Amino acid sequence: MKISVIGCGYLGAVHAASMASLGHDVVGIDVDAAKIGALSEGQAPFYEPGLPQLLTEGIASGRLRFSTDIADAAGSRVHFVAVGTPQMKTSGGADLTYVDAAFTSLLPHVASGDLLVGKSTVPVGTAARLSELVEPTGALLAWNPEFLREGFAVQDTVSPDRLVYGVQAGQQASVDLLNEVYAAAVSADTPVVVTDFATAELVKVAANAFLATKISFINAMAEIAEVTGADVTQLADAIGYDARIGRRFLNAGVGFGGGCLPKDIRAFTARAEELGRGESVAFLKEVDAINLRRRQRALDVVVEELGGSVYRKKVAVLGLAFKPDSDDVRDSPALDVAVQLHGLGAHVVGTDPEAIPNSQRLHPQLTFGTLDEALDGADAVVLLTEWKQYRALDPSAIAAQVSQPILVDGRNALDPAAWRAAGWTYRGLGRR
Ligand SMILES: NC(=O)c1ccc[n+]([C@@H]2O[C@H](COP(=O)([O-])OP(=O)(O)OC[C@H]3O[C@@H](n4cnc5c(N)ncnc54)[C@H](O)[C@@H]3O)[C@@H](O)[C@H]2O)c1
Ligand SMILES: O=c1ccn([C@@H]2O[C@H](COP(=O)(O)OP(=O)(O)O[C@H]3O[C@H](CO)[C@@H](O)[C@H](O)[C@H]3O)[C@@H](O)[C@H]2O)c(=O)[nH]1
Repeated sequence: MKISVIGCGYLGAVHAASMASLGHDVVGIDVDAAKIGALSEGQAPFYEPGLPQLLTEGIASGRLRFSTDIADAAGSRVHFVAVGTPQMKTSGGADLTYVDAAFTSLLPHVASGDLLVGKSTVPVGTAARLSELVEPTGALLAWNPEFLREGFAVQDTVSPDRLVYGVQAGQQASVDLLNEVYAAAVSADTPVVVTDFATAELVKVAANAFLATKISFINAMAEIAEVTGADVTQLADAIGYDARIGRRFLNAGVGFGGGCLPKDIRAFTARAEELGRGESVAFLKEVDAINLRRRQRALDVVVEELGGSVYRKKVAVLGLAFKPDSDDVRDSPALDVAVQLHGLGAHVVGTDPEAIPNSQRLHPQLTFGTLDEALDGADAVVLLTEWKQYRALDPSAIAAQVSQPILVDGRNALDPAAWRAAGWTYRGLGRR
């Protein structure tokens, strides 16, 4: 099938390349000429495992191309809209400028019977509003929220754990087209939820709100563990054995960041308030507040271990991305803590396998370097993104490299006993 994907960022580029790998004929369109230039040459404009290979294969097969010209969407049967919906500074609500612009620019190029599919995460009510713009063209509209995780984006797209189709009542043609698009991605067991626009939009923000709540729940337990001497990791293991609770997303530490969870809970709160139902999700403000307190807590532990001041102390920050296997630093707890340490006068040397260029662009005032450059002579080492190479560090081997063997494990990802046995002062967050 001929498909266009409007917006080729973390979501859209992966979606376009994955659709081509499923056998479709795809054009990816973006207003960012540099991004389109890189993608056209088979280069991923961001780090995502598996994406470069899909791009190379797709372009070589002739099934994948990229363009800055929205007119190139003409002739596609299905048009995915995957542009950004960032947080508005003032209200915390989602900025729909890009979604509106994408639909406005696309509509003159669609034909009657085409299917327009919203992929972006939007406030409930957006699809219903847009459907009024789409209707005169004779095209169909569906909302098909995306649940991919960065770092696993390709796998999550070509093999989704569920699909959600928000369609207008009675529009079986939309369902049929989406089934055709995803035919090679699903198995007989893949759940497909066919529903209305509002439910589809809400499913997406509810899923992220639940995940954020789970993380803040365990981080709240970490706060209590800190004042009682309990161990939040053991606590998480013990409650996680209950299949009704489950162990996943119960890792306490510096909390959640990225381009989705933080902005989505704020946008959900703002939208619920607009709908006169602010109280229904008022707890999400607490989820947000707990999350942000953990960044401060990590900072406080470093300051405490360095005798009350980090001024002129060298601090090695291991990890800058919001999570491992990503170069994304949007609302990254790691980068935030690094910036705050710098603000307190520490000589911060940040390192990350992939996220240094993005970090440098946002915070040129910080110093970045290799792992060795960060560790050499450090007064404290702070782990903030649990890349596997940092989890595999040998505490004995690097003890001689640092000035003081102080380790603050902001992700509770290392083995305290092993580090202590090698002579380190180990501090986790809510962990003994
Ligand atoms: N990143 C994820 O893991 C993920 C997962 C699920 C859902 N989402 C949602 O998907 C949407 C996109 O997120 P992202 O992380 O890919 O953002 P992003 O900022 O990486 O990408 C957005 C892209 O849209 C482009 N764009 C903006 N206006 C345009 C227009 N009028 N026409 C064509 N292109 C345009 C931008 O240049 C940019 O490349 C958001 O709503 C996000 O919440 C993201
Ligand atoms: O136990 C945990 C699990 C995660 N995190 C943090 O939570 C954040 C988000 O992690 P994750 O959800 O894996 O990353 P994303 O790629 O942002 O994916 C989320 O956001 C996407 C965009 O909406 C959705 O599609 C995904 O389903 C949803 O998991 C990261 O900072 C993690 O470090 C924790 O602190 N503790």
